[in-house]
Amino acid sequence: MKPGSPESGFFYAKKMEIVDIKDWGLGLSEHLLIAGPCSAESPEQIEAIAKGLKGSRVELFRAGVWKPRTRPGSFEGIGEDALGWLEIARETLNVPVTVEVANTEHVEQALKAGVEVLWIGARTTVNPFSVQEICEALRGTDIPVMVKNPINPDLQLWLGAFERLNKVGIKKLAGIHRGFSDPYEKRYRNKPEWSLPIHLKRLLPGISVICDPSHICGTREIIASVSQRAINFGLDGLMIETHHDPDNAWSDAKQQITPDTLKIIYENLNFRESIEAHPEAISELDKFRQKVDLVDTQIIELMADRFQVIKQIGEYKKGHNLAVFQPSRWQDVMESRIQSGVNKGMTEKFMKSMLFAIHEESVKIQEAQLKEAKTSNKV
Ligand SMILES: C=C(O[C@@H]1C=C(C(=O)O)C=C[C@H]1O)C(=O)O
Repeated sequence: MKPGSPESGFFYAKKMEIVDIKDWGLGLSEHLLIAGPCSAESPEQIEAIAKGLKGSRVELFRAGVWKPRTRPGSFEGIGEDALGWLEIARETLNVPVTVEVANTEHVEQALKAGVEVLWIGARTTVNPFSVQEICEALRGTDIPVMVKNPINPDLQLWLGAFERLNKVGIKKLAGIHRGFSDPYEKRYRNKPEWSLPIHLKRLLPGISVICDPSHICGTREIIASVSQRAINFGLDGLMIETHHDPDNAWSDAKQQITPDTLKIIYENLNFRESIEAHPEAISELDKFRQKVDLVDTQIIELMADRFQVIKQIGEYKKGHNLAVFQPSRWQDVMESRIQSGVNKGMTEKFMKSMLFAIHEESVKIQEAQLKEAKTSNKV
């Protein structure tokens, strides 16, 4: 099976026509900045935030109207009435607006109110029934839809939502990386997994992925650094929750920032130059890249050699009925290799994850050998 073929599943996505954010007809540009409150609370609140955002780079105003809360009893959004208040933001800032939709009723009301862009939340992306319901309500329209990653780091599920939307004719699509739920994670509210948006962009050429640092961070202090990381990883914009009085916000108070803070964060972001605009850099980098290619080839050859020896050990274990996993040997391998790697300037974290991946593969190979022995014994 060829990697990247339909049979390999994980790395495969059907070709789909995707309209670039710049061509959504809404005046949105590269490095899209989306800002606005977690929830629309009152017309006065929308006005205060929109006025505060004047002079910022905001191109799309966000506001939650229906809020999916973890437990009942918290503020669940104003609902349809708040859709009318968004006109204040449109007029004040001369920008389109976006809201989250989670079912047919939301879609119908948002479309009726002239909302320009919709987004599907992480708790909805996770459920194909809900995504399909939204798709049916959108059939026949060409409204842009942004899809947040599902709460668990499941690329297939995220991809599935885009495929469903595309099937009903929605081509103006973008992703939003808002991090993933992890009960052991202490630093972030939702841990970022930068490799996922990168995979998504590779699978769906032309898709833009926006980062939502507010939901990744959960606390305003680290929004600036996560925003910069998103830019460093090549994400296409930021969606940052903004409130004129964050501490008294009705939802997500800790993670919202004032419009003034947003301006400061945005001004201090370092947007790197796109390499396509620098042909001389490509040829300069090519010199190093040839070396990288060579080293990678050597790594692969050495890795293949290691797995050959692993197979010989596997044969021995098969002949002597020995367990595949050998904890004390593995402990020694880990400790000595981590130490060697650290001595050479690599991080312990990197060494550990690389060694775990290698060990997992070794164990898999030997397990297959032992399984083979068992089945052939039966015959
Ligand atoms: C290769 C072996 O089998 C397993 C794989 C190991 C490895 O990849 O280095 C180490 C110990 C075992 O858990 C072995 O027993 O030496």
